[in-house]
Amino acid sequence: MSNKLKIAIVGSTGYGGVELMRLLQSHPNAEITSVISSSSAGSLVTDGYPHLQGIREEVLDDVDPQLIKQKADLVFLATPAGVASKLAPQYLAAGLKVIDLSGDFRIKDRAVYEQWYKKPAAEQGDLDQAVFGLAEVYGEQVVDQPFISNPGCFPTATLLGIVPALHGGIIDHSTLVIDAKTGQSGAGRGASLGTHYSEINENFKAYKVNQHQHIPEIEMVLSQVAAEQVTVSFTTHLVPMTRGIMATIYAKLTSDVTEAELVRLYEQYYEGRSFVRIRPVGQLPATKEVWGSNYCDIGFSIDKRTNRVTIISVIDNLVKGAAGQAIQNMNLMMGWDETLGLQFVPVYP
Ligand SMILES: NC(=O)C1=CN([C@@H]2O[C@H](COP(=O)(O)OP(=O)(O)OC[C@H]3O[C@@H](n4cnc5c(N)ncnc54)[C@H](OP(=O)(O)O)[C@@H]3O)[C@@H](O)[C@H]2O)C=CC1
Ligand SMILES: CC(=O)N[C@@H](CCC(=O)OP(=O)(O)O)C(=O)O
Repeated sequence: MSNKLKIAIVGSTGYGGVELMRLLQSHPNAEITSVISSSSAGSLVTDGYPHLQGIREEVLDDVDPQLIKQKADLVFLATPAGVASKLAPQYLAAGLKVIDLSGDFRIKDRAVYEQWYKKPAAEQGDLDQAVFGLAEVYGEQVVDQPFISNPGCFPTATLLGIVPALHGGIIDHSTLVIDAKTGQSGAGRGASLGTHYSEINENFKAYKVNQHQHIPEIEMVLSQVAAEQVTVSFTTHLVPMTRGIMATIYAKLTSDVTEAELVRLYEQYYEGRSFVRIRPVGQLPATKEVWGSNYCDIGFSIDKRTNRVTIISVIDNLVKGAAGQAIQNMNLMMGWDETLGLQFVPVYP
């Protein structure tokens, strides 16, 4: 019998779930033992994803915690907001480790969650147990924990782009403006009026302006780093591409730094962290340069005329923004090297 960590995936018929299946296929210490669907239990994984023929031939299981506990040690929840708040406590009570990819356990203040997500929040006791898994910022806090709340895709790109500058005291946080762009897979597999082909193709649009549910998550972390309340302007745009997020971040500088000094500051902050790559002076990252990988690439330009810095941060929303970061958190939970099973070269071109 294999002594690999046994993994169950709830929401396996969605994009986050199928990306977990792709990435975990080559993990040296973990194996998928249960793929779960609330609506299609009993049917084949390949009914929904024929590209997995010969790779994942199993039948989809039901969400039942006792059934999952018989088959697995750790469960990934890749379900829409409002589902994990109910399922995660049941899985934890059954003795499973849990990593939730949704927003249900990120915001610790129940009233704030309900204001932005327009859904009932998880119980406070469960929220208090869940560790926010942005490993590059919260480091050791993530290690050995049984319950991780995986950061959102936009917050991952945005926070990794801002935190070192804020921590280093070189930007005025009251001037922060974040202009974010995402590919369409961020909306999940279910088609909707706003995301189907003829609405998106040859189009570029802003959405959820000043109302995006990731605003409180970004402000929560930035306020912790700054040790005072931080508020940001944050606008999301839908781009006609499948994967990728670019966060373009603007802020006033508070000191006379050069781009070379910024590069050094960020390299020092992320020292020992494999998945954040700081671009050399004069080079800015593009989404294709991280496509299919767990990297977050960051570059800078300083405008001496306005005394503003422009920071560009890119990720693949389904990898570093979801499944890849979740596996990184699993590695840390288990005391393994965070890069295990995640050393993919980006797909290019
Ligand atoms: N797509 C992305 O880039 C990112 C997504 N996320 C978050 O990850 C989560 C999953 O996203 P994504 O995979 O894109 O979404 P999808 O809509 O593609 O998939 C979600 C899956 O959840 C399952 N589901 C729905 N309702 C329930 C329920 N009541 N109980 C159990 N399972 C349910 C569905 O499968 P079934 O009906 O078979 O059970 C569905 O396939 C979301 O919370 C999302 O916000 C986070 C970062 C990035
Ligand atoms: C294109 C698109 O619609 N993207 C989604 C991504 C958010 C997401 O994945 O949700 P959580 O991280 O909150 O779970 C959005 O902007 O709402």
